[in-house]
Amino acid sequence: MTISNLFRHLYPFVKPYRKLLLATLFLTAIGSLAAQVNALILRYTVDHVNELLLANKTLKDGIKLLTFISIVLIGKELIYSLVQFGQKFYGEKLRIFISRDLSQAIVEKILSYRLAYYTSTENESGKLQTRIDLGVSSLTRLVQNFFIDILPLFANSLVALVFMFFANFYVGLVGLGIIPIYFYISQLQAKKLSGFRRRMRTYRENKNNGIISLIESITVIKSFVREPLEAEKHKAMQFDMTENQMQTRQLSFVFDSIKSFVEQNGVVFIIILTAYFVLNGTMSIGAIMFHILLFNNVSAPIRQLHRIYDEVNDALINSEGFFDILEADQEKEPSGQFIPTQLKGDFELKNVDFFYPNGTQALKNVSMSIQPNKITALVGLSGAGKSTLINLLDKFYEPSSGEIILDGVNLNAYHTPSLRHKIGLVLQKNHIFKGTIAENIRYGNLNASNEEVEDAARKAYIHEQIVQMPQGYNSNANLLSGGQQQRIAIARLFLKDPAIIFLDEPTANLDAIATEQIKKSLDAIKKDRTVIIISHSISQIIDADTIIVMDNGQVVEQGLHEELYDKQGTYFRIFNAMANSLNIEKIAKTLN
Ligand SMILES: Nc1ncnc2c1ncn2[C@@H]1O[C@H](COP(=O)(O)OP(=O)(O)OP(=O)(O)O)[C@@H](O)[C@H]1O
Repeated sequence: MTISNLFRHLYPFVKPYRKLLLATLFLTAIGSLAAQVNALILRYTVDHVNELLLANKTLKDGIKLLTFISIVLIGKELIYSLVQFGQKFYGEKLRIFISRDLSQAIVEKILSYRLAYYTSTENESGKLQTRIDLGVSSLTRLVQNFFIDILPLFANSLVALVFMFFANFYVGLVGLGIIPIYFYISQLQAKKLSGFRRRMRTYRENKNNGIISLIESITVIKSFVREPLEAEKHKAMQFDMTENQMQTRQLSFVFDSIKSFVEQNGVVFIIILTAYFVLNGTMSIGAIMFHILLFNNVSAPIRQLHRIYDEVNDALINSEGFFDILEADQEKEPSGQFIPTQLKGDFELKNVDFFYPNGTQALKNVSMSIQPNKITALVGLSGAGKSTLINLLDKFYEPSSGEIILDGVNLNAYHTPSLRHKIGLVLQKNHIFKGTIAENIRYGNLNASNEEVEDAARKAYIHEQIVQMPQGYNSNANLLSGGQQQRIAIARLFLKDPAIIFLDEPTANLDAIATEQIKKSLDAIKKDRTVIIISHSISQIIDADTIIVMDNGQVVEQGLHEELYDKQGTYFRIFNAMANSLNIEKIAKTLN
């Protein structure tokens, strides 16, 4: 990313605050003029005191001069303080507003991206979070520094340079001459450092991601006593990071010394040049102080140049990752225009192939029909492609080739949010949001009354357990057990009341009694709806109107339980294995 590119990307965020910007620029102009007053007054003072001394005047004669100088300096300081306050306040206001807008914009943007965006290894949660945090902080720092530091300093520098040229052409040339040398060195420094900084960003992303994954996997780590291994992995990364940091600092110190040397040479030049002009009578003695102060005004921002380069460079590098996320319009969830008034759930898949973004082919030439208002069970061994199929039917992913037709209309033509409003999805492990139980159930229908929430909980057989908790429906939902959380997800489904239901092993986490209860409530909700259920539970499979058997991404059998069993193919093998694992003989004996 180049600087002009950065400003182009940032402009839409600054645009709403144009007035604030103009006010800051106006104050900057006044501030930079006021900043030169000290140099002018110093020359005036030295020259006039010198005159008084030469004329053998007493202190009494100098009182008028001193009063005048004091009034001017105090007056200038007063104006300067007000200007600085205004500049800092407006600059800060701009920073806070832009930071808020950037953060809000990126959240709204990532919410609009398709699922594949989140499942890509490039965008693991820790990495995304670091890129967003670093992007927002360095961009807002840039905006703030630009208006509080960079702009006023450079305006001062420019005005001081003009004053230097007015004072003497050669003195002006020295002031001007230092600028390109400094720019060149700072640019070289920035260029050399950019590789280190980029690597630093990757280290930070990996570190954040590593810590998040450590916390998520803590139970497994502890149960296998892998703490030393994990600590060692972290240490290796930490050492690489330190090495990179040390090299960055070393390089910075070398460049800082070079720049300091150049600047001091400039001061020496100014002193020698002005002393020469004073001695040959072209300038008054006050000019020495005057020129040194002006040169100081020119070189002060240049002294900060490497810092400013660093900030800009940080912003350039970090904003790359940030704007990549913000402007990944190709990742936007695809949506058509068709808004269905009612859905039946008549799915027709024609030669569907599907590859995940990492290249894994999960579905191979799948063709099938799913009958509306019927229950279809998807059966197959682990990795057969069952969940992938549901992902495609819910439009989380698009087929790589082939077509999916729903109620006679290509799924791609559907308006995605409207379609999802009519589809309910219960997964094996459902997400519970931070918040109360009531809030989590109400996620299914934000307008549901308390009675409706309770009714849904009753249907999901969780109401009794909720009311027994000390804070009832206001209890923290994260405290619920896995099986209870599953029933919260089913209660959400009751509130949503969708026409089509996808159930991906909905009872996998439940105990036998809960499974039995949920089965009853699922039976109730299944009525007159299209239901697709993935299950490893015999009872749920044989209850289905149609069974579709998948193997290695392909549909291998389809039909009724008895038909499929008689075929003695894949279904027969899976069913027998399931039945054997139940140890039916012993169960039958016990029940007898
Ligand atoms: N996000 C993903 N990225 C890449 N490959 C994936 C992704 N999700 C699943 N796969 C792969 O796609 C194939 C099908 O997986 P899928 O989850 O659809 O199987 P499944 O039949 O639902 O299995 P299970 O019964 O174990 O849930 C597997 O080989 C799996 O490794």
